[in-house]
Amino acid sequence: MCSENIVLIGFMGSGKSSVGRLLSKKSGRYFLDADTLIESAQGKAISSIFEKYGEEYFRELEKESARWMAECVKGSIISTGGGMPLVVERLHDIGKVVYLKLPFEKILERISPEERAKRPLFQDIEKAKNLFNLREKIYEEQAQITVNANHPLETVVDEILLKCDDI
Ligand SMILES: Nc1ncnc2c1ncn2[C@@H]1O[C@H](COP(=O)(O)OP(=O)(O)O)[C@@H](O)[C@H]1O
Ligand SMILES: O=C(O)C1=C[C@@H](OP(=O)(O)O)[C@@H](O)[C@H](O)C1
Repeated sequence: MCSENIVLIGFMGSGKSSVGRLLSKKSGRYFLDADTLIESAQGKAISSIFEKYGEEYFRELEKESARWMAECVKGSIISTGGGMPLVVERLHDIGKVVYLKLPFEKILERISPEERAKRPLFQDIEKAKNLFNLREKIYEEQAQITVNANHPLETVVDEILLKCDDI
């Protein structure tokens, strides 16, 4: 089996965790969610980390998790937080970078109030839309493969499997 990781990037709600789980099942690789790694290491939910220590502190934890993954994780599916491509310059050091591209309007349809409550940077929709506009270019720059995430989960996963012919 190829040892390169698959690194899923994209805005909050684009489907990174859902796609990662199904891709893991279909490819027989393990799945790591960077947000969950941070939450378990800190013993706190992301929203509590933001509330208690602030965003800058969270970004440092993200950078640290990225360094660890680049050094220690092989052959896995990794889902990143939506802001990781901004603070980790070379995500390619971790693995093949796959961008889940979805228009903001579709993201809004997918994100329920409960999903929004878990995401400190999605409390205000106008601010989230501005973040989305600022970040799209960065996702494009970091991506080696872009997939249209505006399809059923199975289709998105099959497109990744097709485009990453080494998994
Ligand atoms: N392809 C899809 N079609 C429809 N709903 C989806 C799809 N992918 C994810 N979702 C739903 O969208 C929401 C956000 O997905 P999630 O995987 O948590 O996104 P992310 O990890 O990028 O923040 C969840 O409710 C999930 O069930
Ligand atoms: O876009 C962001 O800056 C963030 C996205 C979140 O992850 P998801 O993309 O999985 O929602 C999480 O890392 C944190 O709330 C910050």
